[in-house]
Amino acid sequence: MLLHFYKMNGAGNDFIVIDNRDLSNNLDTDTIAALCDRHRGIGADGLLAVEPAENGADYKFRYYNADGGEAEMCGNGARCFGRFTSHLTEEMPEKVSFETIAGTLDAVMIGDDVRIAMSTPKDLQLNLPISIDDLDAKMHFINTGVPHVVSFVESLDELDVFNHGRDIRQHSHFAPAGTNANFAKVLAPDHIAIRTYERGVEDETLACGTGMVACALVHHLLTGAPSPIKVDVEGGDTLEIGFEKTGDDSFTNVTLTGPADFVFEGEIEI
Ligand SMILES: N[C@H](CCC[C@H](N)C(=O)O)C(=O)O
Repeated sequence: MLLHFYKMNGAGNDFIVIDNRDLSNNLDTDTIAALCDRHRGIGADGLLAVEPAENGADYKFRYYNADGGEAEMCGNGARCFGRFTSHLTEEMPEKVSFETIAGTLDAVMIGDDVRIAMSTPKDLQLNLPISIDDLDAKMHFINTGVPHVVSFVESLDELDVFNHGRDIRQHSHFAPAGTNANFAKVLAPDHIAIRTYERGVEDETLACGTGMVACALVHHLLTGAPSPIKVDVEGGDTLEIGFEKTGDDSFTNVTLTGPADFVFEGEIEI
């Protein structure tokens, strides 16, 4: 069977996108993992499928990590989805809504960028009671649609993101779901840089949207930095996180704004 797909990326976090509104593509875990394989398949950090909405939004958005497992949400993937909807309708919609496991979200096109309204962050825990070998930094936890650990460090360049990230991702404290692991450095009061080890990719990615949001919100909680906060990612882009406070450690109107680009379109035998 021939599968028609689009290849997109959001700040270097790359995705296979399929229009599954007719629900004709029932891809299993192994098939998704094979499609995401960078040597034997198309190659991507994940796959996103557009499906019919079930609860009144414009579409349903399903996200699968490179290992084929379904995740609750994907920030960069949601921005690519927003851009992709231009292919689904004649004109580029100003705003599009889509259902995810993490909730119903909106995407708004802003010139070359796409802004998504994130789900309400939850399960915040500063200063976790755990540590990992050779990482001299406090760890904090927040769920920004998917689980994230955030550690602020003095230098990102020399950091062993793969090994520290894997140790955190696999730590028993987060079992059985696991977590993504982010390392951040403060560049200025309203500007941080981050690197992310992603659950389900099991490696560092060039950008992680929900991870950027997690790092920006923890940065606010630790320093009082006001919205918006700029975030530099490993792939070289700078994205913007907006938010409003509704209490000591609760947020609303959390947004992620940045690039979302088509790369190519193709067909592959599955
Ligand atoms: N790997 C993540 C999902 C994708 C998140 C990331 N690609 C983003 O842009 O938010 C997880 O399993 O929680």
